[in-house]
Amino acid sequence: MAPPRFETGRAVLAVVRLLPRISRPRTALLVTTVVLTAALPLVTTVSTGLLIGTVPEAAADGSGSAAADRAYLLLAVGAAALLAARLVFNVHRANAHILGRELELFLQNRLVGAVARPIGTAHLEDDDVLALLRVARQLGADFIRPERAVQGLSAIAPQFLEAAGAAIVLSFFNIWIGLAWLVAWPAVFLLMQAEYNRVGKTAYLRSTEMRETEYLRDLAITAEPAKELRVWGLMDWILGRYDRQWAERMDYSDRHQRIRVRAAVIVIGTLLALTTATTLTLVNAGLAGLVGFGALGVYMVALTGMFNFSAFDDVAAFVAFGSLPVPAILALDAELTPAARPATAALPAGAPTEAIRFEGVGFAYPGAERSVFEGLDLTVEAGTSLAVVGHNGAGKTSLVKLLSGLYEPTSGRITVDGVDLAEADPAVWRTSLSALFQDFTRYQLSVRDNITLGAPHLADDTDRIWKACEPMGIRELIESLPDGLDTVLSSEYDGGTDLSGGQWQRIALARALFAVQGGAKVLILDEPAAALDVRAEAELYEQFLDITAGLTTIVISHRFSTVRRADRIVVLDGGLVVEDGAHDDLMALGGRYAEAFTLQASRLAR
Ligand SMILES: Nc1ncnc2c1ncn2[C@@H]1O[C@H](COP(=O)(O)OP(=O)(O)OP(=O)(O)O)[C@@H](O)[C@H]1O
Repeated sequence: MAPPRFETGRAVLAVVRLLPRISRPRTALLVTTVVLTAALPLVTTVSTGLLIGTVPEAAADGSGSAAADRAYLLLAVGAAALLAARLVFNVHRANAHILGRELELFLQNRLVGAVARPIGTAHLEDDDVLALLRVARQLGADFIRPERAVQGLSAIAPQFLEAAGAAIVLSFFNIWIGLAWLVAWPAVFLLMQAEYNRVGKTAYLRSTEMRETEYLRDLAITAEPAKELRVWGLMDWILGRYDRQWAERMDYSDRHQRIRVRAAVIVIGTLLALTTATTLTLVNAGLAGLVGFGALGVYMVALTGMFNFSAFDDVAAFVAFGSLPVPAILALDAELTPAARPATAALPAGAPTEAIRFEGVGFAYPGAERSVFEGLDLTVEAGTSLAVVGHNGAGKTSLVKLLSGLYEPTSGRITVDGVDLAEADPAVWRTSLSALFQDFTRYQLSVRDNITLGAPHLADDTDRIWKACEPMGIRELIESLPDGLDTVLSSEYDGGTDLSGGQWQRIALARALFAVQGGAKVLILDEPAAALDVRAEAELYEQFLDITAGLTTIVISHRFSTVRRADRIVVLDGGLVVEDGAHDDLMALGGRYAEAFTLQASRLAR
């Protein structure tokens, strides 16, 4: 994707335009303090200049003279403006700080809200979305802080106004010199912002590679991979590769992550030329008697004040860096809209009470050339247990992803009690579902959270938590933990602990059961207990079938001792159901199921 034109300007403008949306009063206060912060030093500058011009006359006329009174008045005005500037500056800085922090919170919420908005997860595989996410994800990292962009802008804006004021003062001396300064500063600022933008982007575009390097370091100092690294003697390999990658990245940074000489020459050259021209013209005019002593003082102070503005320091750099992710976040917010279809059909209460039907369902993953399903027909009777089997890649997980609404069929439809899921409210359907996938999440949260995330509205109901734990055989385990249900499941926390693979699975299964207590009517288990031994898995599934009697359950498993207990079993192959029936029927059929079952059973027997 080519970068949009005037990318830097757009990013900074996006920050500025967001401010009134965050808080109108704070933005109004910021604008006021910007003007005051700029104007008050100017008042001091002008009164000081005039004071210098008045002093010889006041000294000659003596105290009590009109010139002396004027000198005292100018002194008082200058001092008052100086004091006021100090006070205003503090208010200005504190306000900018709060506004910046609120902007960052606003952007974080927008980002998370935008990514969570689409019904499924297909957008997380979309190249354009991923490109924006790569930029947006930098939000808050290191120097990519919009908060600092606001602080930078609030520091730069009064300086710029001050410089503009000084340029206007100089234009009374020479209109062209005044105009030249008025144009030069914004031009220099924009040029430098474009440079900082490029440097910042170079840094974050390389951040993926930097993450790789850091990942290598983390491998060496993290507990999880410690076993393999030691057993295979990989420490030296890791360190060697880390050193090499680090040197490459630093070499790249040295070459690309700095201001280009051309830009520096243009900026320094312009400012040097302009300063020299202004000074020489002023000196010549002074020597020729064209400008009075006092006016000369004012112009010289104005010229000095011009350099209170700087377009090339850390503050200016942070404006560019901090603004970088803002357009990407706003673009994600605009692009990631929920599927633009309102729910046109309502699922009956307690659905499914009749059946879930896949009717001629076709499906391909976004961007994938091959379809997973082409015309899949399958009926799951409500209140029964179904097991789905098939070789690796047959489409078992894809089937449950479609049923969970994580993806939508590319053709055909899925109905629940006759209602097309594409027409129903996805949020309502999701409350009827409890699904546990093979790559379930191990939340580094308390045991209580890990279980109640299945139905967060029941999080305080400890009795129900135990009810979900007991069939999974984990009550004793949890009670033996340092803080019981409140123990954090991560050894990275004080008093926290990690669990074995099988224990984690039991916790995840308890979460699925807890969702059933929260009202889920369909329970989907995708290889729910692969980390358990065969007997434990079969026993667990048996328990599940008892507890979930009357609900619709769909289980995917490669273990036939588990599968055989389901009311009905379907064998998937090539995106189609190739065998369908109860265990005894399929064994009698003598097809693939019977063959695979017999093979597994004979192995187990051996
Ligand atoms: N996110 C994805 N993007 C593209 N293709 C995918 C994606 N997920 C799965 N596939 C492909 O879809 C096909 C079906 O995968 P699926 O995960 O449904 O198989 P499965 O039967 O559950 O396999 P397993 O028994 O190994 O878990 C496979 O060819 C797989 O490579």
